[in-house]
Amino acid sequence: MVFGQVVIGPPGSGKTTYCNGMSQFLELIGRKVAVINLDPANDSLPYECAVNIADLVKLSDVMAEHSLGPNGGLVYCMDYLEKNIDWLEARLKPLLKDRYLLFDFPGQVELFFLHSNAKNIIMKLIKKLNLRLAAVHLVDAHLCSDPAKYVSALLLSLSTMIHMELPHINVLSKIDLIQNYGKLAFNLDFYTDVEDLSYLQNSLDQDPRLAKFRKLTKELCGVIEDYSLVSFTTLDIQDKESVGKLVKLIDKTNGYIFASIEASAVEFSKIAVGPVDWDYHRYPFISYSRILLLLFLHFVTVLSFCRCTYNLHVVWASNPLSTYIAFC
Ligand SMILES: Nc1nc2c(ncn2[C@@H]2O[C@H](COP(=O)(O)OP(=O)(O)OP(=O)(O)O)[C@@H](O)[C@H]2O)c(=O)[nH]1
Repeated sequence: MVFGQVVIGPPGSGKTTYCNGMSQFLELIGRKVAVINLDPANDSLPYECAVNIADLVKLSDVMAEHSLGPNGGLVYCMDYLEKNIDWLEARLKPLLKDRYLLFDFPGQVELFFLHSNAKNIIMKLIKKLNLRLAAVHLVDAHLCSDPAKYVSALLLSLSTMIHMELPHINVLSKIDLIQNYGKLAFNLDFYTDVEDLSYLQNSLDQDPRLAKFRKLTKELCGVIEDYSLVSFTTLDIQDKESVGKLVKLIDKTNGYIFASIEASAVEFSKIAVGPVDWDYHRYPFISYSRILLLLFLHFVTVLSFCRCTYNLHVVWASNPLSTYIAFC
């Protein structure tokens, strides 16, 4: 069995940087990795790719030859790749012996929730080459700084999950930059766990520009909550702990951790339901004022306990029976 990741997400969400960082990390932990560039708009690649779609079709040629814009050109390229899937299969076959595959896809989001070419390509590869792939959907974390943008990120993630029908992980990328966009309205957990969107609606209601969309936003939030499928993990690609945490999650999602286990279903389920790692990126979002408040409450509790013990001791000496009854 061959394992890997399908890296998708809107333009600029960090897919190419992710493939570069992830391949370096996986190689450091001893896996042989092959990065497959399926983005015909990727001119300069930071990683060494094992297969490059540019050897089959170039976006600039397609745009010039068929008088298409970049979006139409990309749809054409995916269509062309689907029709020439044998070309891709032939190049992937030598890698199947020992490689972990990272597929770098284009950023045009309509390819992953509207058109079927990209999905067909992935499904054909999975079937023919017996691949175990997980979709890693990157969304720029700065979208959390604006409630309306966050709702659209949720909708995009949900539509992509439903359309792609792959084991799926949504990632808030560039989490190291989120503080540059000002203080978030809620703790980071709120945005990653997607638990109660009514708070978000309240926040949206404060904005007079969005007043006329109130009902629409409410309905959209209702759809997201009804499906109850979307949640996020966080990523700073430059931080090895953050990448390591994500690798563990992906290994569970695409089944990599089960590959070397020859055991009963009980052993498999033990690993599958194992503890989720602490998302340490959330830690800095516990504000200092809360820490001070907690310390103060702790101090007051200890003080009251000492006083109570001292008073009990004094009263006990004068009237042990009534003290015992009061204590009980
Ligand atoms: N600070 C920070 N910057 C990041 C991170 N990931 C990506 N970037 C930056 O984000 C920018 C866009 O990254 P790309 O990897 O080109 O994004 P992409 O999704 O491949 O973009 P397209 O190919 O246009 O779809 C680059 O300047 C990266 O250096 C991250 O985790 N932290």
